[in-house]
Amino acid sequence: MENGAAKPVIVAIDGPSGTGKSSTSKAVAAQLGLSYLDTGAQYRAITWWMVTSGIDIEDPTAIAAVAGKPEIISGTDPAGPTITVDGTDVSGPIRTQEVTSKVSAVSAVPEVRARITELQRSLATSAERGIVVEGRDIGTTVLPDADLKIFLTASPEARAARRSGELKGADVNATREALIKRDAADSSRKTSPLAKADDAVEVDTTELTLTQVIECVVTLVEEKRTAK
Ligand SMILES: Nc1ncnc2c1ncn2[C@@H]1O[C@H](COP(=O)(O)OP(=O)(O)O)[C@@H](O)[C@H]1O
Ligand SMILES: Nc1ccn([C@H]2C[C@H](O)[C@@H](COP(=O)(O)OP(=O)(O)O)O2)c(=O)n1
Repeated sequence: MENGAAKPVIVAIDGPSGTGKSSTSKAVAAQLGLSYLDTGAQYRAITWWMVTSGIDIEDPTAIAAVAGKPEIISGTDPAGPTITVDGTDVSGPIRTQEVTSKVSAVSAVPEVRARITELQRSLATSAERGIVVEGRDIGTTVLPDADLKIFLTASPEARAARRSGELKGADVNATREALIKRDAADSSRKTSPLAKADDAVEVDTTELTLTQVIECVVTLVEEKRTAK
């Protein structure tokens, strides 16, 4: 950059589950000195709160009525992202099967999305050097003016193999079916569904290593920064 500090750069990374959004976003943010936000963790956190508060997940009106109650705070350091609900560290509990199976229903409720979207925009605006934000609707809805939008894809087989590797030997077929079901729910909801923005760069990661995906995204960010 010619004149002093670089302008903040906003990067949106969207895509279905298991395409590499979290791993890629964290690494790109760390390499480029940017903040990092996992918006899926925020939807998981509000889902965890609904479950532990005894809210009926099948009842969107009940969910909407309390969507403003929990205080959700995300720490955006890519070297150690954090998430708390009313002061409790929920980084472990938000990854349980129970939360995973209920998060699509909770995140489809418009009042939940409005609440979480506001938090996301506020974090993006306050990131001094810029931020990598990953999710499902970042390029289309949350940050439509992002400097760079990436849409990651991969075959259901590759995504299931990656996820069952993480879940230590979980059945690949069952994992694949669960992923497909969640993607279908996330893509078909009325309010800001999982979708590729028209101006997003699509990267199919099926045959790429994580290192290759990271290099590809870092190069695209650097090109945008130079052009700014
Ligand atoms: N290109 C890749 N090749 C192989 N494994 C990958 C690749 N990208 C990510 N992974 C692995 O797949 C799993 C899911 O990745 P993650 O970044 O959590 O995906 P997402 O955030 O899209 O759900 C992780 O264990 C990660 O290390
Ligand atoms: N921007 C976002 C991010 C996630 N969600 C919802 C839909 C997803 O199924 C869940 C969980 O997202 P998360 O990124 O943690 O899921 P995976 O790690 O890919 O399994 O949250 C959303 O509706 N909008």
